[in-house]
Amino acid sequence: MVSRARFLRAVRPPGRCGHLHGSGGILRPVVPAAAAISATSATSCSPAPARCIATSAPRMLAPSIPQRTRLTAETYPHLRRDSRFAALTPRHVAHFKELLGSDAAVVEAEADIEPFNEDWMHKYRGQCRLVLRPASTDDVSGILRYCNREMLAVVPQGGNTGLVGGSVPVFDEIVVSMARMNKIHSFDDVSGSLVLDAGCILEVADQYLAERGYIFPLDLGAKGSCQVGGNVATNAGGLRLLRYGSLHGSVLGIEAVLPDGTVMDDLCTLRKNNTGYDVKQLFIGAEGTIGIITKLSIQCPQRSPAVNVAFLGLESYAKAQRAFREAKGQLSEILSAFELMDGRSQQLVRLARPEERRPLEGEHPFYCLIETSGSDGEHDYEKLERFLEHVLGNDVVADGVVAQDATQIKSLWSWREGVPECVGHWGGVYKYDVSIPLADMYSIVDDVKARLEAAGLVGETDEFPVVGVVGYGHMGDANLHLNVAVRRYDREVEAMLEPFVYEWIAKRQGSISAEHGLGLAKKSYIRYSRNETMVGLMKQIKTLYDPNGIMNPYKYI
Ligand SMILES: O=C(O)CC[C@@H](O)C(=O)O
Ligand SMILES: [Zn+2]
Repeated sequence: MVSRARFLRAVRPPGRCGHLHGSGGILRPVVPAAAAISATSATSCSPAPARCIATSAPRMLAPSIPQRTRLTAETYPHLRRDSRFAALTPRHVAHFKELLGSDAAVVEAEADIEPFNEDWMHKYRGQCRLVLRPASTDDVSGILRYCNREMLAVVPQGGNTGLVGGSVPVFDEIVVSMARMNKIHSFDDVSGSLVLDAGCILEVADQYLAERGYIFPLDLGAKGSCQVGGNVATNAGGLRLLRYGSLHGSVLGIEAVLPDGTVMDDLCTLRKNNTGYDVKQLFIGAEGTIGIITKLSIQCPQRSPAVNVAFLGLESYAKAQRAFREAKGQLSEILSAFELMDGRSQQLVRLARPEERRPLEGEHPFYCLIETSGSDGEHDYEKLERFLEHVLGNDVVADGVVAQDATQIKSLWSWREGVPECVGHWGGVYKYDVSIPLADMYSIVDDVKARLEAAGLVGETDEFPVVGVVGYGHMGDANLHLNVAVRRYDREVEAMLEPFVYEWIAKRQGSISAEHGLGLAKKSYIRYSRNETMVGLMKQIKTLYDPNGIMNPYKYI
């Protein structure tokens, strides 16, 4: 896996010792000069060996033995297969083989299909019996035209890294995997517009851009396996939305295949195009319900040559808000990420990755990761230094470190990016992707924790389903990830969480999905964030594009 920071130059102006002395504290280098941190990538957490448990503070956290994921249809028996859809027959399979003309394109063997049927959190498992792997837009068009005619339901799938069960089948839908459509078609190094296939891996695209001095305007922990088409289909937000904005702004054009096989060519590379409805916007965040994105063009910014990362410990959420306010004020145009992690989330990462050295020695209730990126290392560093001295000196921040080189930048980021995976090490996670006005944002974690504890569901041993409740996320975007780590998925726990969490959010005019989409997980809850008129309009759009309803059925619309 390519390092997040491989192309970044850590900024430490010559002559600086690496220690920052503020009146209220001291910022140390991440490690003493000679002792390099082992840089473990975000996607390579290994399960915690049992021996580390006894020595770690929360004794409760022995990892569970993984169990076979239950079929979604069994977990949610109220879901019924839509009888309008045809069941797959040998005639259909023969047709696809002829259409796609290659063995690699038609996957029938049960063992090979398994990974396409299940999500990475082991929460959802479908019963698909055929995976199609098109190599071109024409292939996709042929597949959908036929499926529409034959009433075969379809689930488009990218890297299958989603968090809401949107990219896996529920029953026997055919999976259309975009993995073979992975070419980069063109890049304009004057304008920064990139045209590429939907199946390109995000990190590969970013590496291609890095070699040309540019950056993909989206970054997330799953970058090594997620695909750009899936990112756009789910309107992924990620770690640098604060700097580069949402995909609704940076995607310039889309080529998509509609359910009847029509190719919608809107692969514009212009920044400005005010000619009628901006139809491509409907595909951004549609989660594969109105067509399959096959190509996209995207506006890529210049890569900043100077990047700094600081990791800070704070005593309260109120102080994290103050730090954010100060960061915006003092770092302004060079601030590229402001991430929040609670103490509990960091404990879980530590337990899952006991071999790694932690950034700060002491325990803090909250941590923030701040990244700056700009074009002038000296100037950026001075700004960051002034900011850090200010927040340390004014009792906003209790302790902190600044990365000294690219390896340390990567390592500090891994304490944030590694949370989603590490939290799942005990069996499963209930995930809520919440957007709430900042003042109230973290209280949802306290309220949910209190509720589960009062119900006697949280405990140290196997008889308790819940391991812990954690909160972390993109403070810069008022987007919190509430994660409830469990030893097993459990209806009682789920009933305590839902609709409680959604009601809590609706009361505060928040959004029940800030950046992960709705998929299957939030299918029944869309009305907590959208009124009847909006849901009605969405249904009309769905019917207009997909009158037979073959595209990603049983999901949110
Ligand atoms: O797993 C989650 O809840 C969040 C995943 C991702 O959006 C992140 O910000 O790390
Ligand atoms: Zn996120």
